[in-house]
Amino acid sequence: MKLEMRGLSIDWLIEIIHLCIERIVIVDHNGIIVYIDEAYCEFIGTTFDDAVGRPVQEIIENSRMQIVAKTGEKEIEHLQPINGSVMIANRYPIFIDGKLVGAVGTVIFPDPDNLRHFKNKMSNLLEELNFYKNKAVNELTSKYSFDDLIGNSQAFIEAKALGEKVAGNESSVLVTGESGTGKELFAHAIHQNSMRSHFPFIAINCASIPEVLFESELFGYEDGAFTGAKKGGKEGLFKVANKGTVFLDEIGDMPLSMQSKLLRALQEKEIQPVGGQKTIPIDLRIIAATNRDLTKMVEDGTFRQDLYYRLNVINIEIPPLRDRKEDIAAISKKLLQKLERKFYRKGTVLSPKVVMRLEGHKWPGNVRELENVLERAINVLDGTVIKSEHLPLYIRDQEINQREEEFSMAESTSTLDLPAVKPLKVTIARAEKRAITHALEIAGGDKLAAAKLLGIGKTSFYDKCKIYEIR
Ligand SMILES: Nc1ncnc2c1ncn2[C@@H]1O[C@H](COP(=O)(O)OP(=O)(O)OP(=O)(O)O)[C@@H](O)[C@H]1O
Repeated sequence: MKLEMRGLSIDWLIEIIHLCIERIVIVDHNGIIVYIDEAYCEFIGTTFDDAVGRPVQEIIENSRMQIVAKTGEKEIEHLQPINGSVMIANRYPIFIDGKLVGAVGTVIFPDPDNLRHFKNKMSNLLEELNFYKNKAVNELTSKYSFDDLIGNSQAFIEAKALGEKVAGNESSVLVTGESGTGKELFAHAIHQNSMRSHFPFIAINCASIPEVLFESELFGYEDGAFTGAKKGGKEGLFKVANKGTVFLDEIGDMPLSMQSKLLRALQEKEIQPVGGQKTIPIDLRIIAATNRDLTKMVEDGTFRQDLYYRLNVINIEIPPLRDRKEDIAAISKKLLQKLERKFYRKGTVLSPKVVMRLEGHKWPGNVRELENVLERAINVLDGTVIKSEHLPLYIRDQEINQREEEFSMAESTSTLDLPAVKPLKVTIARAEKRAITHALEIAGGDKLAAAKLLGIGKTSFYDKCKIYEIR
């Protein structure tokens, strides 16, 4: 027996529809509107009389009611943008006596204040979600491949070929070279060319983690491991990187106490979070990098020999930029492309004289220094051609500096030709500038190490670099 709503007038049905929070539209088998409630009409800026009898897609933005009325397939919780708001739509086919006769659709249509509030909340959450999504992707994946490593000099080609050759195996790699030569770039490319490329790549700068935090950062900690520890504990970076690659940058700065713990973790292939009893198995490939002389550190007893051997299975030595001047033009071109994207420019080129000057510089800070020089140039540039005047003084003045160096060499070897007396301030400033440049060269561009060599503090060192335009 068919169920009927005996005695229920159409007014009752319409009132019931009005009481529902959802707004309703009904179409026939051809997608022609046969009913739409008043609040829905108000929201889309139409009237009942205008809407009824017309194809639904002409009246309601992004409607799919005409499709459901034809396919008989229901669509649940679809997001439907209407009037700049995203509505949640449900669409059901209507079957009478087994025959598809049309469809009924509902959209959730809270009052405008609620809607606005809901929309703001959603967009804030979406923004936050995207931010963390991007951050996680950026932090956990390698960003560069071997194609991003520019250089045609023989020494660079050899380093790159070795990197490509060993990328596919599981051995540890030690990348050595002065600061700014591209060690991290190599580590990214090796990971990207390896079987582990679908797993995380985690870069850890050993120089920037305070000694007391090393173990908890790398291995994690259990709930209540120490005062101030996060409730519920924290996963260490080694666990996060599981099955992937860990890049230990500035490994020469890892404290001795931590070196033993690292060695144990690598040998046993497991870690023990701080304050925990159980061990966690880990499967990692280690790529380490340093600008320090690890063999000397081993001799001095500041770096563990056994750890050195474990890390230095394959050594890739990246030559300093001054030893591969033929790479400067090509690297500059690549860096300019990167900078053009950052500064919304196009077609920037170097004048031939600038190329000559860049090739004549010693680059104590290597490619990073070159990048800074080009960024400065692009910032002060009006047209598209980078000329000498766009270079920092210390590069422009290299000929003067060279002459000065020759002069002071002559000064120290000849006692006969006495140099002209200059104001003491000028002489002291020149000597200071020369001492800083020299220290930077000795320290391979590492400013902290250079400051240490000179016996001055970091801040004072940076101040002086600014004064003398040393990058
Ligand atoms: N061969 C290259 N081609 C293109 N860009 C390069 C090249 N080498 C280095 N760079 C760029 O120079 C900058 C410094 O590189 P990177 O950080 O890899 O050097 P690093 O040797 O790891 O430095 P540090 O020892 O100070 O950590 C980066 O912006 C990198 O993209």
